[in-house]
Amino acid sequence: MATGSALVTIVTSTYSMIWPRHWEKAEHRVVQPVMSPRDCCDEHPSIALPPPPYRAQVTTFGADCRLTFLSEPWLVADFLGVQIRIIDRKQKVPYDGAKWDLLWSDPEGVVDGWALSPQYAEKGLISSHVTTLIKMYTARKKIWKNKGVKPSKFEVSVAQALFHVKKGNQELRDDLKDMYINTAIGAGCRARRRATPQPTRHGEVGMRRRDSMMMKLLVTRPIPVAVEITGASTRVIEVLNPEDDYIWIHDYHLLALPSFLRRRFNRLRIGFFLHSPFPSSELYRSLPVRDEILKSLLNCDLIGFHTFDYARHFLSCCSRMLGIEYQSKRGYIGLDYFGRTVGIKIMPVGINMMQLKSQLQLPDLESRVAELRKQFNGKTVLLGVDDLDIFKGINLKILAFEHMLKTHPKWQGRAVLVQIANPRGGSGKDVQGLKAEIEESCTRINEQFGRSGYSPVELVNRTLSSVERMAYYTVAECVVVTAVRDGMNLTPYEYIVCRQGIPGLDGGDAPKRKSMLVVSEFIGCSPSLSGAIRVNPWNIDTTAEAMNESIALSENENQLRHEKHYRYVSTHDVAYWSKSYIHDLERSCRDHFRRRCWGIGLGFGFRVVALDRNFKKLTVDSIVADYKKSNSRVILLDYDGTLVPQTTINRTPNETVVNIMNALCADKKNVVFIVSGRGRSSLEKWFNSCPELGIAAEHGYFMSRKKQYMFVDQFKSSQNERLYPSSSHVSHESCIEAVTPHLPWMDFVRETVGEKPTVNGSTEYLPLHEHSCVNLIGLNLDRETFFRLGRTRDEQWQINNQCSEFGWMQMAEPVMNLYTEATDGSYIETKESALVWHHQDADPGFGSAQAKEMLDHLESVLANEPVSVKSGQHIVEVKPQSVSKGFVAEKILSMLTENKRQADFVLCIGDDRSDEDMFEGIADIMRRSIVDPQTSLYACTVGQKPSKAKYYLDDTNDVLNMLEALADVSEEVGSPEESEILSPSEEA
Ligand SMILES: O=P(O)(O)OC[C@H]1O[C@H](O[C@H]2O[C@H](CO)[C@@H](O)[C@H](O)[C@H]2O)[C@H](O)[C@@H](O)[C@@H]1O
Repeated sequence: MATGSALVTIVTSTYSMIWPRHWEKAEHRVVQPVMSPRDCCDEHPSIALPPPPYRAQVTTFGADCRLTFLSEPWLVADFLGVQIRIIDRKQKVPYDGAKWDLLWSDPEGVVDGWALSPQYAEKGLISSHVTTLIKMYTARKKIWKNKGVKPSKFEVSVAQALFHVKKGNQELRDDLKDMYINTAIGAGCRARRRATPQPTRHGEVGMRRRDSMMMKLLVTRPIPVAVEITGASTRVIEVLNPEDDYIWIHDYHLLALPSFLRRRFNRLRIGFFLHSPFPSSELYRSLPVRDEILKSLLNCDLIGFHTFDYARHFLSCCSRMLGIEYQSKRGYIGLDYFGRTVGIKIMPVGINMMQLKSQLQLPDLESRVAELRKQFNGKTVLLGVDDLDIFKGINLKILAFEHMLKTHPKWQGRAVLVQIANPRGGSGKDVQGLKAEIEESCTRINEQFGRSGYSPVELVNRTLSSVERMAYYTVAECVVVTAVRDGMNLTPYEYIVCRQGIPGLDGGDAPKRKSMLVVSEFIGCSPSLSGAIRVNPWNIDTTAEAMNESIALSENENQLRHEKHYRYVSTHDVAYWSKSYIHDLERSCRDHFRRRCWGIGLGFGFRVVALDRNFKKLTVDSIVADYKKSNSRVILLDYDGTLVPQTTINRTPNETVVNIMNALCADKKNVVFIVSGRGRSSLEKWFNSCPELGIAAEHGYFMSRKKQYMFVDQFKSSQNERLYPSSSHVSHESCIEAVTPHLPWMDFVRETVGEKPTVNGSTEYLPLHEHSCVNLIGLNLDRETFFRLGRTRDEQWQINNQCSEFGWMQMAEPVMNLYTEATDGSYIETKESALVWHHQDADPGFGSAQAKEMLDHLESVLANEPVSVKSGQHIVEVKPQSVSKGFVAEKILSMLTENKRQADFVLCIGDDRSDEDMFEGIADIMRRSIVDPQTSLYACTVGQKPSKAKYYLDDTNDVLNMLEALADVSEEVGSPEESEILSPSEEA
């Protein structure tokens, strides 16, 4: 393949695979436009297919494309004229009920046949699949007995996994009995009962029915994945060229395929398009395999949906169930998933214009149109074209039509509803019931409103050829779609194109074209048809009104709406759709080979962690070696998510953290700082027992080098006071060391307590060096005295004095108040230099949606203020522009350099976006040579995710282990020259 070529493998299990026709726009090769595969097979049964496998080499968009189809063999007919490689999905489960992954075959093909799924069998998760599979097998057995039909090889392998077949009986295997029999069959029956719409009286369309339909959608739709996928993945894997290929998977049957493929080929470029609706999180979350399906989809690079609603449901499921939030970057929505950005594409599929146009030229069409015109002469035809399926809302449409005839009697004798009910939807009990219901409605209406030569409802209960279908479209004044749920539904698009006809074929002046649509708001094409009358099909009255309005519309309005729709449908055809999708898929995968990928996790939990080539895990050995070699070290540590996990409620540092801090601070080669967004009071309180620790609070608005005791002042003011040790003695931790340059104070201590403090470990403390450390432990000072002797950190906070203007707070606070009132569980944290809106305790989806909205709102309100508005871990924060963790890093390192103590070892660790400023700041400092280029620089993020840091550690445990290793090799007390790096005077 040429460099830069696009290799597209398209995998589908059900669709009539019309997509490849978009290759007809190929630059160097034209794919013969042919009829739909179904029509091909129906109308040209003599087409002989060459034996598979077929190689595909189509040049399109200026690139070589290899198309790999996972589909039915008859689809090959569609691509005569192109060499394609086709993968036959052999093991199709021959029933249409619910299926879970009770049975599982090894996707890697190492183990033959089918087995019980260890994952769900072990967890004891059950559903109706056991019942259904048992029914399936027993039914087959009966047929076999009665008619001599043998079960297929697949059915036998199913049976082997479930029954003691080899022993010659149908008994369910013993190990399954206990696990499933009592629970599964009960649950299965309940699920099926719930799933079956209860018969309703005419016109009574209540929530019960709707709910049950929704349940059915959930119970039946995503389920076959597990069973069907196995054969599919094996075959796809066989033919893939993972380095070159793009793979585009279609629809819910193959929802699990991305995980299988990702596991096999970590770097494969995978796209997925869901042609069905994605349920709302409220419904979706009741699926036992909800996380697995989400994770499988997240193993793709681009996930496509027809409408924003479906995408929104998916995104909200990711947020609620996996805690993954999406971001919008320059109009593209993406989810960061372990270092990979999973793109979201929202675009409804289009129709195949070329194919439809060629069909409109078929000779039979004209005569069929003439026949229909004659049949419906003088009548206004409303048309419905649907599969006979409970989701298509056919009876709702008929009931609405009946209502229209009643409420607008002018249409009696004039309006006809032609309902084509294509029996493709299956032949189960549901469909039988539906058929009976529809027929009953039609008979009733025809009896009530019909007369000689006029049947108000024409029910066409058979599959039509494409010519017949187009003839009906041509004569219909209006198409009515009242599906209660449908992924896309291309009927309105086909209708519009048919009503437009073929220019030139009409002869003479082409008449002004007209078409009118009444469409359900629950179908995927609805948002794109702005000229249609949109209805809630459950509301019979409004649907009836919409039907009336559509056929009573003025000619001019009708024409204008048609033109608008035709413009859209003809430009947004399947070619446009697939081209746009592939373009986005290429863009989403741009960085694939620049990344190093690691696969982690089992089963559907498998995911790939994609990291920059230079991004590595920080190894303790290497950092310890560099640490030991160095003489001037800077250690900058974020707090939340770095030293304490984000998941804990009590964020106080534990003893380990405090000990590590003290051990690191004890080494006088070290300057150690906590660099946090938190306020100074909590940090000071938490690290009260770490007097040597530097603290940069509120992202560096406040900085304090360490808890110093300026004893001389205290001495002067308190030398005449007597100090009495009391029973409440200074705790060990609060009294570790005090640094003093002041000899008089030592005398004061000695006089006061009658004991000699140790200085630099020795009781021989005179003459005191100005950097001496005085050990107060054992001096029996009471708490009051101790604090009176020293000055607390409070008095030593340096303030970032570039920001003195806080008028913006008055502007930001009311905005935050609005959102707080409207978002239950949220609250505002008022810091000294910043305002933070927290939504961790709000509803996850609503909270993050409100946060995005607030971010925009604040950015516009504060556009001219010297502030930055940033989002973080469940927060939106407004803080002064000049304050950032990057600024803290720069300040500390520059100060060391100015003091001729240039750092030769820098470690900075952080987990969130504000820490990225620190990593960026450090990189900038290196570029500007503020630090020696030979400096050992360890910028480290917590968690494997895209970062400006070069290293990562997995979690806070890893961070503490590593810091502990550094603490272990630290020296307790350094030489006097090494001890003071940032002197108070320099700090001032
Ligand atoms: O810079 P960091 O040390 O990572 O601190 C950042 C923010 O920490 C605090 O918020 C975080 O903890 C809250 C619970 O205590 C939690 O609700 C929130 O979601 C976390 O982001 C702090 O309240 C913020 O002001 C800091 O900016």
